[in-house]
Amino acid sequence: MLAVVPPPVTVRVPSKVNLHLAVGEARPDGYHELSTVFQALSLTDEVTVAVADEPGVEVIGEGASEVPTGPSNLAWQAVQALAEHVGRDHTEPKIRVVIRKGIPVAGGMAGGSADAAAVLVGLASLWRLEIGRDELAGVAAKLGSDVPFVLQGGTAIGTGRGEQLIPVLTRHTFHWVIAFDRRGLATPKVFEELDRLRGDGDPPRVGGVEPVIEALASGDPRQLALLLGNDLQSAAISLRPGLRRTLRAGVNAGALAGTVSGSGPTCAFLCSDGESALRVAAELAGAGVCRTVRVAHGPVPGARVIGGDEAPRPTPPEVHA
Ligand SMILES: C[C@](O)(CO)[C@H](O)COP(=O)(O)OP(=O)(O)OC[C@H]1O[C@@H](n2ccc(N)nc2=O)[C@H](O)[C@@H]1O
Ligand SMILES: Nc1ncnc2c1ncn2[C@@H]1O[C@H](COP(=O)(O)OP(=O)(O)OP(=O)(O)O)[C@@H](O)[C@H]1O
Repeated sequence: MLAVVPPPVTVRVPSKVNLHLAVGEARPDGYHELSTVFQALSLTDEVTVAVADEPGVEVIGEGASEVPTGPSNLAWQAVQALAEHVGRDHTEPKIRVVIRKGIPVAGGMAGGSADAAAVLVGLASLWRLEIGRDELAGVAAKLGSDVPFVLQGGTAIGTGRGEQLIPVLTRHTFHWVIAFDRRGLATPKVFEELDRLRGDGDPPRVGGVEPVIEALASGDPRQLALLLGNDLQSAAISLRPGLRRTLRAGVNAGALAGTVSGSGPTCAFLCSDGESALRVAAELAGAGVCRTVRVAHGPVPGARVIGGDEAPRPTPPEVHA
């Protein structure tokens, strides 16, 4: 009897920016207690999972040469984690994962996490699993602190190590300019640097999360701009002092405010509207402070299968510095 080979499944998955990121003390397990507000952005990766003769991971697009294709790829770890969770052998039939990267690698925008979340959604469809989003979120949390959020998308408050989510419903779209740095930063190094800075002194700490939620509800980007804050920013700047210049350049170019995204070094600039974002992007691209500039908007949905008529799309508008 001929086995029916299911068609490949492609998933689009967002990046994230932390509108607010309060970092608590280090826990005995090495993680830090967080209180954060995530927003999913339209800067996306697209991940295809397929049954294939040759198993493994292939990476193309933005920063592809810096991404491992072996067992350390978070997308491959997601294949193994889901197979184990549902008691299935992923080596028969074999699985191939193709990642088209649009999210900067090691940029603080949850790029690897996004690919892992996309694999969970893609394989659940390819394998026709009866598995709910909550169950997938449990598998996601084991893969990394940011994986549950990019699976869910939208806007959400994150607590614990970032994996416990409460959705925040917003009717408004916010417009962003994203500046990619020339090299990435390793997330654990940035948390270590914050611990070091806190041991030596008292780097600035963000306030409470409530005003941020109110600003989101108002839909006023000016109100939100005043409240963007990230405890990891001083650590990222300490490791990459040039980020100070990038943040200044974005505001000089007309952004309402800028923040280092998560552990950096990517900087995200909030703009008053889509047209302003295009103007800021063009000016920032000419300032010579970063590698690439893109525009994005949020919130957008989490990882989701894209249908045949919604074929993989070209990367979003880009302006090279
Ligand atoms: C900086 C953020 O992007 C903010 O959303 C996340 O906290 C990082 O999430 P992530 O990249 O998914 O991080 P994980 O893969 O879970 O952890 C990588 C490393 O970052 C550090 N880490 C991460 C999350 C957290 N709450 N505390 C930490 O100290 C730990 O050294 C950990 O070993
Ligand atoms: N699928 C993947 N895409 C990108 N990087 C990956 C992937 N799998 C493993 N990695 C490794 O993980 C490291 C961190 O990459 P990633 O793009 O996830 O960082 P990040 O966006 O800063 O993460 P976060 O914002 O969640 O802290 C990279 O240096 C790379 O070696």
